[in-house]
Amino acid sequence: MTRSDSTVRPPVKLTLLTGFLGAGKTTLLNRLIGDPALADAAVVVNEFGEAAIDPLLIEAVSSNGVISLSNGCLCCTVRGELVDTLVELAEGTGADLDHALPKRVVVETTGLADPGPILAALMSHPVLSQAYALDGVVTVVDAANGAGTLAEHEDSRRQVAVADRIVLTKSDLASPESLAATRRAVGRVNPRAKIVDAAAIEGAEGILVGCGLSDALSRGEGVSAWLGETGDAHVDASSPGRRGGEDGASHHHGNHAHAGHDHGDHHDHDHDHDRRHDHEHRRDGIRSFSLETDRPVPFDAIAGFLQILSETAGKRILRMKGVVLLAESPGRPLVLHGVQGFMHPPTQLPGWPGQTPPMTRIVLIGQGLDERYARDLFSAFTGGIAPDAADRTAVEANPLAIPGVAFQR
Ligand SMILES: Nc1nc2c(ncn2[C@@H]2O[C@H](COP(=O)(O)OP(=O)(O)OP(=O)(O)O)[C@@H](O)[C@H]2O)c(=O)[nH]1
Repeated sequence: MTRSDSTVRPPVKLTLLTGFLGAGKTTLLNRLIGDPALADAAVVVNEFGEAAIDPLLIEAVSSNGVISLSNGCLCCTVRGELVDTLVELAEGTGADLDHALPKRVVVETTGLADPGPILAALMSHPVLSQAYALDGVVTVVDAANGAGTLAEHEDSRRQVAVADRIVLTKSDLASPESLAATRRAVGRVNPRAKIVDAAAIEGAEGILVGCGLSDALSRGEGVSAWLGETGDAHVDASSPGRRGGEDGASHHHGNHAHAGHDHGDHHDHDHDHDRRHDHEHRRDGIRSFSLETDRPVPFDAIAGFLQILSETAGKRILRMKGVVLLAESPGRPLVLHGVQGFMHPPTQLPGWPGQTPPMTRIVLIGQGLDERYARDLFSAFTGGIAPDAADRTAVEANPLAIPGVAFQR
């Protein structure tokens, strides 16, 4: 087998490590890089500016060492270089890559990077989308100054918004008040992500490793944990060790049973609920909500929904995750991953994990994303009742709908 025969290998798990300037990403990587969970990992570090300093600070303990990209900001000029490097890593090509193929890759972004375009590249690139599986987006937040940074910098809010896991650093420097304020601020921007304190966890597992769906399932946590729907999202984010913002209840329905619900009422309730609770993070329109139905959905219908949503509102989708109860194979949930209108090639689980009710749940994290429009579109494709219109004509009449795109069913 040639090393470039990436199609037959299981995808390499990739962690995107992000966080604002000086939040502590490099320090954290340096601490964890020798951990067995990161054995055979490659670390790709992007630096903003002329000199690549971080790679010098990271001890090259992993067998693959540290690959530095130093020609600018990862979210613009270096994206091509990052993509090339990741392709070379996956294919085992490239001048400096005479080593075993990595089992895992950690990409540390510059503190000013918007993770969105990087995620989009991972999901849309023909080689990368096959060769890599996103383990998760890990966002480092300085516990001492996080609230202030989030208030001041949209980049920081976007980094937090798309995170699967928030890692608080510098808790040794933070007063209880600033720690609580940081937790609240994080919870307002992203009520779904699990918040962990870097100082409280020994190894890389639980910090850099284990955010993905397969990890959640192997821990017996079910799909809800991956989607950020565990029941404790309703608690105040200031409670140490808990997750979710004080307005966390506004963004999803926890792990409630939905069988037998009237989904029209259900959506209305959700709108009202959101209006009551939405506040601070709407300053830049960053918010999340879930689309749910317990009706089995034909593949064509979900494909049509995703196509129109990405064509009409793709740029406003910071992140999408979901599981679909397919009409064609109801026993095998379809797993969705998307960003900015790009979808990762969908995969199917062998079955519904224990305690996961077989139903479609799609979490959308958007910026300026019209929730009513997304809900109406979803309802039109999945046979639900849209709040203001009886059927898919509500969407066909929507000026945002793409002319000439036919509904599949
Ligand atoms: N006391 C304390 N200092 C920390 C901690 N984590 C990081 N620092 C310090 O914070 C500063 C910035 O840390 P870095 O790891 O370089 O931060 P970064 O996120 O990689 O920074 P950029 O590369 O600029 O985006 C350094 O002086 C670190 O020593 C921590 O948990 N406690």
